[in-house]
This record gives sequence, C-alpha cells and structure tokens, in this order.
Amino acid sequence: MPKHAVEEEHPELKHPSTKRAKKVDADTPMSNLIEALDSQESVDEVKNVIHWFRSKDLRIQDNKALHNASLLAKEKSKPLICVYVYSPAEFEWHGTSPARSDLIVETLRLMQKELKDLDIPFVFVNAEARKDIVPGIVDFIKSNNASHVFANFEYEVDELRRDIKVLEQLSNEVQFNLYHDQIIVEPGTITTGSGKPMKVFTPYHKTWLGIIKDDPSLLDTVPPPSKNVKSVDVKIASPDVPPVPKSKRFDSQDTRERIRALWPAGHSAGISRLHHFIHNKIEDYASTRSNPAKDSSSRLSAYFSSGTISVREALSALLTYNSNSADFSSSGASPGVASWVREICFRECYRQMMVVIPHNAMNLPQNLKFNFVQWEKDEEGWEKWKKGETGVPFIDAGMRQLNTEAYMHNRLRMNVSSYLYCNLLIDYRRGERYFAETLVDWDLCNNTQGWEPSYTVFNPVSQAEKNDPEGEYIRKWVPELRGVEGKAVFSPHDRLPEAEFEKLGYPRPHVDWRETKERCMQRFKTDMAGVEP
Ligand SMILES: Cc1cc2nc3c(=O)[nH]c(=O)nc-3n(C[C@H](O)[C@H](O)[C@H](O)COP(=O)(O)OP(=O)(O)OC[C@H]3O[C@@H](n4cnc5c(N)ncnc54)[C@H](O)[C@@H]3O)c2cc1C
Repeated sequence: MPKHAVEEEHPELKHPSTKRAKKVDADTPMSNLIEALDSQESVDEVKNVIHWFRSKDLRIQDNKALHNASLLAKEKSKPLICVYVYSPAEFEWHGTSPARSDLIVETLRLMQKELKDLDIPFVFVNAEARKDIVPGIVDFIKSNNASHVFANFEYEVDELRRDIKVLEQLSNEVQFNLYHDQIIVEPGTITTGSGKPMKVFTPYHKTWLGIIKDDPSLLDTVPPPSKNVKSVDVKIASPDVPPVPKSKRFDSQDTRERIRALWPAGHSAGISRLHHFIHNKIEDYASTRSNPAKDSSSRLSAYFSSGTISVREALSALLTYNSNSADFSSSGASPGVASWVREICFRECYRQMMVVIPHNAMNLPQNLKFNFVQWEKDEEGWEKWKKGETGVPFIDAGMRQLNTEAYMHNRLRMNVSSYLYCNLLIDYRRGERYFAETLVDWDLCNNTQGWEPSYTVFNPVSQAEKNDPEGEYIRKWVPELRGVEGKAVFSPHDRLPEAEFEKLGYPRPHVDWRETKERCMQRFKTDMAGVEP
C-alpha cells in the first residue's frame, strides 16, 4: 500500500517530508527555546508566582521548578499559584490511553489535596482545542498578575514550540523559568570527542555513570513547596479537577477497578513501589529481568512517565542502598543495581536523542530511510495482532497482557513490535500509536525509540524458549494453551498433531515466520536502496 494511502486512512500518523525533518534537525526547537529563554529580560519586581504543571511532573515532592517557584514566593512574601492546562484535544492528539488519562486525573486530585494543606491553590485552565493552550495559559498568567512563571522542560517538538510561543506572548512582561527535572543529566550535554551530542548508547552510558559518580549531588532531591504566606483570589481558572475526557473513559467499572489496583495513583504509591523493589527485588533483576513470567522489573514506568516520582528520588534511594556510593557501574554496584540503573540511563539517553533528533517526535523514524518502506495493508493481521490472536503464542501472550493490564513486559514489547513491522510488514507507526492508546506508562521518547524500525527480526518461538523456558507466561495469558505440555506450547500448530491442535480452539499462525522474514528483508533492501531522505 503506498504510504500516502496509509496516511489518508490514519491521519494521526501524518508526518512531514524527510527533507523538512532534516531542516528541523538542523535548527532544533530545543536550541530555539534556549535562545528565547536566554534573551528574556529579567523581571525584578516580584508579584504573584505561578508554577505550571505538565503531565510529566505530577508531584509536589522533589519538583525542581515548583521548588524554585516556592523559594521565590517565600522570599518575597508573595503567593504561589499552581496551574495545569487541561486539554481534552491534547489527550486525543497523543492517543493517550484510558489508563494513563485516569492516572493523570487521579494524581491531579491527590496533588490538589496536598497543595491545599499548604494553602497553595491548584487550578485548571480549560483548553478545549490544542490551539487554545497557548492563549489560555498566557491569559491566565496575565489575568493573575504574575511576574514569574516556573515549569519543567518537556522535550518533544510540539511542547518545545508551545513554550516558545508562550515566551513570545509574554513579551518580557513576565519571566518564564524552565528546569530540567525529568532527568539527572541535561539532555544534549553528553558529547563525543568532537563536541557533538553522543547518539550511541554504550559510550553515553559510560560517560553518564562517570558524571554521576563524580558529582553525586546531581541526585540530591529538593523539598516540597512551603506553605503560602499570603492568600490569593485566583481568576479565570477552575478549582475543580477536570474529568477524564469522555473518549478516554474506561469501558466498564470492572476495568477501572482492575487498572487502578495495578497502578494506584499518587506519589506515596510510587514511592512504596520503589522501596519494595529496591529492598525485595533488585538483586535478582539482572538475572531475571528478561523472563516475563518472573515479573521481576520495578513496574515504575507509569510513575516515571507521569513524573509522579522523580528519577532523582529513585537514584538517591538507590545511593543509600548502595552503601552511599554513586558508583552504579558494574564494578561499583551489584549486578542487579547496575543493570537497573542502566535502564534508567536508557531513558535519559532517549531524551538526549529526542532533543538532538527532534524529527523523531514527528511520526518519522530516526533512520529516515525507513520512511521509504512500502508497508502492507493487512487488516486481518492487524486485528489479530491487536487482539492477541496471531497464532504465535509469545506474541499473543504479550498483546493480551497489554490489553488486560495496560502494561507489557519489555521483552514482549521488543517481540510484538518486531512481529508487527517485520513479519506482518504493517507500518510500525500504527503499532506505536496502539501502544500509546493502551499503555499506562506511555512516554513519547521511550515509545518512539522502542519502536524505531531495524533489520533485527525477532524469532518469537526461540525468544519464548529462551526467556519463558517453562512456558509459564504463555500459559498465564493464553488460556487455550494451559493444558499443552512441554515445548509444544511455544509453537502448538507445528508441534502438535493436527487433530490435537484443532481441539485447542487456538488460531493457526496468520503468517509463516520464515517466509515473512525473507519478505521483510527483501522489502527493506529494495525500498531503501539508493533513497536519499
Ligand atoms: C516497542 C517498545 C515500546 C516501549 N514503550 C515505552 C513507553 O511508552 N513508556 C515507557 O516508559 N517505556 C517504554 N518502553 C521501554 C520499556 O519496555 C519499559 O520502560 C519497561 O518495560 C517498563 O517496565 P518497568 O517499569 O518494570 O521497567 P524496569 O525494568 O524496572 O526499568 C526501570 C525504568 O527504566 C526505564 N526503562 C526500562 N527499560 C527501558 C527501555 N528499554 N527504554 C527506555 N527506558 C527504559 C523505565 O522508565 C522503567 O520504568 C518501550 C520499549 C519497547 C521495546
């Protein structure tokens, strides 16, 4: 199917041309924003102070911008006001899942209570359409007589451009201060010998570990805001926590309860999960993290992606656990600790990549050549993939976990993505979007880079044999296969006599793995040969 047709049917997958992408990369929104911030005139007279929460820093503890906003308000005896811009269209635009939407709204509710105890008003500006976001927040800032606005950086293109527009419209009357709060090491600052931002993980990881070891103060956390010294009458915003947008509500009360039990909202829920992980699970992490049946990872991604807990809080707790040493390399920490911190570093590296290769946030692959692949229109395969009915047990188990828990084990994310765009040859962007629409932990940086197409075609049968050797994970999620014994569970269609297979009520494989691997290799090779993005 020609690419333009994919976009016609799926407008949410629209993207600029690769030529345009290269222009964006050459003059990044991040550098434009930094330039605009640096050229602000400082505003000396402090009036009201505002902290603007975004969907990635939803906590009052260890929140850098909020902390600095509070310091200024306290020093000048001025009130601090907190605001969140609620835009149902923004949830739609990003394809935010019901699970993540609900987690965000519940977290806002809990934060409002915490802030109320500190006499800090937390209000909501409504921006029905995305185009209303900038005028809405600017109007709010001006109407509330604010002189200083604080917020934390978001690293995706649209969000960086939004902040540039806000700055322009504040036109030097209000000082806008942005902080790097999502990460330990500022994105873009880890460079190669020639001074270019590092884009390869292994050397990035090595440098990143060294920076933290040399300066453990990077892990220091900051306290929550102080109590407001002055009350304030907040204008043009609502004190009512917004509802989850209609299109994002759970399909039933049962689903809501199940998801909320798995992902309880709020900072203290995240912190107790962190401590439980460090004190009970981290030592086995390195040896068991790839086995989905062991479920031995932290399950903290939903908390990190919404900023309900900070990475500094996680690593400072780990520093204490690691005998007060900030050496998280394999020679300074146990295999479990070193291996978990490596994943945190992946998260940081992906933020650096997003800042330096911004086109990646625009529905385009990092390697732009993949944009020239002609994908298949296999609607039957697509439906089977989504439902977990491809006839490949490891893939189906992963997709069923996703549909039930709004979460999928990392090993499965790697396998189901490869299966979709390599074996089914379906545009990887559709899978990426389905993840956004389903995951509780959706994070644009991690998701787009997790979905970055490559030539590696995972074999879901050998992957299952290696990582789920007893077939426990498959049997848990694919009940049709619970009674299948031994290695047949990994590939029942090929390993059971036909009559026995038929009795299972489990689908036949939608495609032949080997043939489709060949097709994929051929397609990638032909479609990318000689292209110049
Ligand atoms: C196709 C694909 C899509 C993905 N989409 C997302 C997404 O939308 N949101 C998301 O947070 N992660 C995503 N990941 C990364 C990873 O699968 C999840 O972060 C992890 O499974 C979450 O489980 P955990 O919290 O128990 O992780 P742990 O293993 O306990 O790791 C700790 C933290 O490190 C970070 N992390 C772990 N693995 C990775 C990784 N491979 N890349 C970047 N950061 C990582 C996460 O913040 C995670 O919470 C994706 C991976 C792939 C292959």
